[in-house]
Amino acid sequence: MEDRVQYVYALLGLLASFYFIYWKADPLRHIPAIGPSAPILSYLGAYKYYHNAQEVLLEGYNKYKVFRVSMLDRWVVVVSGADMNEELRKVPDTHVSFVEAVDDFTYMKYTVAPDVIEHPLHIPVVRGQLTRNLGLIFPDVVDEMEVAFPEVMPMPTQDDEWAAFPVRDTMAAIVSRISNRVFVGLPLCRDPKFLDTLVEYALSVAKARDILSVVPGLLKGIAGNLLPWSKRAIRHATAYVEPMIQERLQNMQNVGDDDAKKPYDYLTWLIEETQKAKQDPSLVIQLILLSNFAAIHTSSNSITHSLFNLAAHTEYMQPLREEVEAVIQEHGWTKNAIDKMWKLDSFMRESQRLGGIAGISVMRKVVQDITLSDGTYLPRGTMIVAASLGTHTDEKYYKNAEAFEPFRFSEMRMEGDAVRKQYVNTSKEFIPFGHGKHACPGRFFAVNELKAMMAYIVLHYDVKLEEGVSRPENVWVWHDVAPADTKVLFRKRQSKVE
Ligand code: HEM
Repeated sequence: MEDRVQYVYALLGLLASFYFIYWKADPLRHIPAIGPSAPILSYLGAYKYYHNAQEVLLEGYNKYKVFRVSMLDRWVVVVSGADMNEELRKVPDTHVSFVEAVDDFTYMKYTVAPDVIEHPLHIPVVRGQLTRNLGLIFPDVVDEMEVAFPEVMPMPTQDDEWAAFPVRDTMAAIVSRISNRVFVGLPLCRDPKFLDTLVEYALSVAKARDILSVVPGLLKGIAGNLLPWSKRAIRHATAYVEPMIQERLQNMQNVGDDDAKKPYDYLTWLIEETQKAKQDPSLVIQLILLSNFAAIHTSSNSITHSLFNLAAHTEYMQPLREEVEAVIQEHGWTKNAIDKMWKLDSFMRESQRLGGIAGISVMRKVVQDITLSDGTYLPRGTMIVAASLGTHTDEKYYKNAEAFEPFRFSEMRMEGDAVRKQYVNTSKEFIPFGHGKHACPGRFFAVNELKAMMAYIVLHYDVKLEEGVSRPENVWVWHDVAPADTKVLFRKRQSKVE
């Protein structure tokens, strides 16, 4: 009996030693952790980060220049403040990788599509042709918007009657229509089954990612291959998009080098990009899905923040209407007109500053050891991000930082800072679209589309929150931020600008 007790003590001693050695060997031990840092106990930190990332990130931001937070399968190192954001931006791609960071966070091969990590050919198309041709595609954006709004948000027959719409999903439906008018064109952009496939797909990525994050490393590949959703989405999308690709290829062959006769749209640009990269044209289907994944929820969540702010502060409706109406009267529904809406631009940039899509940004994975300017050593494999929430609510960079001041940026622009304070512009103090070489290339398209949508809303509807409801709190899951699925009341616009 005594022997047995001694064996148990010896075993416990051994386990404690292993535990201690494992802990001491943690290559990130020198970086302060928010929450417990010991092995196993760090899951308590992960639990808190899952439910309360906002508090965890702000605690770290206020205490440290560099800190770490725990997720289920990794530590994430976070840097605080504009100068550190700038430092992170400058680390070259030889030492940090954006694509590997996204892959590590989302397990793209299994959750999004199998070949896009190796061949992210939508990026040059979004950065190049799409952005260069925003003026050219704008009439399509406007046309789709004018059809989609009345269809997705039918108004009561009685003109002064209000109707309640769940803004987040309603905006997702409209953004989906408009974006796909550009991505795949008519009539597919209005096909409810195709649009359903896209919505299901976007939701499934988050679900699949959460499942894989709790599967141990070596089994991730097996579990990933068993997940049905991305395969199903590719199968469904293939049925719609494959015939279009074939038709385009045939058409391209028929017209040969005569550029004037070639269709000039997103699908054609993607096909050309896959041809240049000597990839099979079927890759285009994955790239269409990925483009949707990058565009829809980021954009619809962003406009929802703006709409909540407008419904909670209806006093700003009048100045916005005055601006939009005057600009449209002078320039019509053109990209040029959208660029001239400074107040609206500022309103939406301010909504993005306080809302956004995540409490972190500029995510990178270290692929070659680096040492930050404060001496923090980050070995290969470390995940590093910038603290966007902390930066965006820091009094050092924004006076009255917690307050929603919709025209703070347009006022700065009037005082001479005309370019840097546009919605679309990133800086070390404004990182909702990331910053630097990998800053969102789709932001020019997104801002154009979202401003057009807000301008349309301002001109056509009155909005308000339901009785007794205040501006809904954002919903946090890990560091991801989404607006709540609260309803907002809309009615046909009653008053004209005096
Ligand atoms: C308001 C809407 C949007 C927001 C807030 C947003 C945000 C972001 C962020 C934070 C990043 C990562 C940047 C970094 O870590 O440095 C990113 C990357 C990216 N976004 Fe967006 N995005 C939006 C809309 C779009 C749209 C509409 C498209 C496509 C048309 C798009 C395509 C991309 C792509 C392709 C990347 C990867 C860039 C790269 O690998 O270099 N995004 N976006």
